[in-house]
Amino acid sequence: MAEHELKPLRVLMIEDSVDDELLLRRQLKGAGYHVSLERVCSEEALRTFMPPVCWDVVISDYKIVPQFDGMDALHTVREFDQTIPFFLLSGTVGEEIAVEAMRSGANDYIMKDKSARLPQAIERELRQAEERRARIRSEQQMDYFARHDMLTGLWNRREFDTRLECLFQDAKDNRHQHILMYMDLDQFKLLNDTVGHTAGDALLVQIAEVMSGFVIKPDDAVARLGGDEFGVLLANCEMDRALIVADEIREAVQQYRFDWRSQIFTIGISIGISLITPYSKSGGELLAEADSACFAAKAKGRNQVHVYKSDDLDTIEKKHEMRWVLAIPEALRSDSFQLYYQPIQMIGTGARHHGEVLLRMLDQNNRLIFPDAFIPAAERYDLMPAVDRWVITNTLQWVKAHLHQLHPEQEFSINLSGKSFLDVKFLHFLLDTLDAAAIDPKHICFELTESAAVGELSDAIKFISTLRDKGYRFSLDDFGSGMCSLKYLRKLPVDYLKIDGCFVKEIVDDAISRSIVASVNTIAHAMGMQTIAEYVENDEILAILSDLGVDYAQGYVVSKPMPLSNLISG
Ligand SMILES: Nc1nc2c(ncn2[C@@H]2O[C@H](COP(=O)(O)OP(=O)(O)OP(=O)(O)O)[C@@H](O)[C@H]2O)c(=O)[nH]1
Repeated sequence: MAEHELKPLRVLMIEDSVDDELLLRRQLKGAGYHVSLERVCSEEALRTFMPPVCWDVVISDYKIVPQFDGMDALHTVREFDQTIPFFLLSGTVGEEIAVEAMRSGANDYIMKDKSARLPQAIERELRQAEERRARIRSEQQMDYFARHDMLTGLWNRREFDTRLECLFQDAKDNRHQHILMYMDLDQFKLLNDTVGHTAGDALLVQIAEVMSGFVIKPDDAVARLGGDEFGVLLANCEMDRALIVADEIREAVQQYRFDWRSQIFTIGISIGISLITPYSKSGGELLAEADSACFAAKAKGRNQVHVYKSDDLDTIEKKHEMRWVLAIPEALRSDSFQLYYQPIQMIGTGARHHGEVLLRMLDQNNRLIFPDAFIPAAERYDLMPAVDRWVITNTLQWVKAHLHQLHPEQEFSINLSGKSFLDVKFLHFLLDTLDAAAIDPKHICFELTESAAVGELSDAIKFISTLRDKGYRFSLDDFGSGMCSLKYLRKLPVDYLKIDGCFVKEIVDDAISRSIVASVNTIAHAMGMQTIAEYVENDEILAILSDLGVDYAQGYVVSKPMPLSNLISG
């Protein structure tokens, strides 16, 4: 066989006999191998030849020197490498040792007088070793994926929870004290929305690097907990040091200059800290504390560090919110929401064929809960689209079932949250549900808040136009609360303008409120919209609205909200 046709084979031989080495070299060459071989005959030498040197196979004699035999060699090799094929090649040992060697991790045992079968065994074991290595590589890769965040390379939420659990347990068992930090970038959405998701991703990666610089001890950890949220664990750390580290992280993030296509951006970070002590209740509770503290840091104006305190008012509010986060999906599942209806009166004629659909929740004791209790939490935790879907589905079902009992011009206003109408999937859902209900569009109006519509003007216009083309009407809610929106108003193709109740309420005593209502009314009419005044609480307000020429009134003087079903029974 020509030299270049030989297969390379790196052999580490553990053998005291030079003759046996020559024999092996000859035999392997005869079997088609180009052999690079190193022979050692002591544990010390063996250790120096194990990694970082790479071998394909280890072939060991059994009786090497009195104080070092084949079994010792096997154990030493396995200390370094679990997968390399190890052969015991000996003329002296019996079956018992052979079995023990195989049990201890040898791949084969070959008698010297039967060494002709060695090349075949090497071939087989090389193949199997490669398979073992590939399996280990893929297991390691899976393990990496399971424990790391793919974008930043930091630990992921799952690994963070595991490590937090270990520190929690350690605090309990050994009365140690550790630190948990929960961090959330400030106004990250703004960067995402203005420069794009790819820029947002790049910033997250770079901020992750900045944070990694602060986590240096082996038991410390930094993780990306999701979105723009990060967690840090500092083992055996006092609060004084934690405050210093947290402020250094905050400062480093704030000082960081993010360069995206030659534009420079800066970002802040809000940090909540909680102390892991022997008295902590659970990892989950600690995380909720740190999250609450982070929320409190945001509430204090962002780019702040806040330490969790159990009597922290902001935190308690947040906890309160967290209750709703569980209660809302449960209410959706168990149909514990109820539809209410508040009539809107045409001021000129007194007709009441228009009204707003409102939402109430029934708690476990059948007490009625008003939306201002749960809507802020639903908005913050992305539950509004689900709530909106429930309202739409149930309102349309009810209207379809009772339309024959209603006034021919009856109109229902359904509220839509900003999160919903900006979601393309939601528009598809809405169109499908409206098609399926097949209700004459003149009966349905959708209410959007001024701030949501102006905040995402072009998406809002697209959404409104799609539905208006089909005949559905639109109402702009809370108009006036933003006041910056007058210049956008002409771009929004809506049918009704609801004048913010805070001006309407004051209309009797406050001349400025009265002139704001008058101006909004005039502008709306000039744009071909009709006006609805909210919070019309008494006849005096109603009379002034009538003088000003406002078209509709909604409020206690007209009617309090009532169950939707009262519309046909009452
Ligand atoms: N680029 C990028 N954005 C993400 C990723 N995951 C979540 N987001 C976005 O991150 C933003 C998180 O925003 P929030 O934390 O809710 O709000 P914020 O703008 O940071 O405002 P505050 O937290 O109140 O200061 C949202 O716009 C998400 O869509 C991601 O993997 N990459």
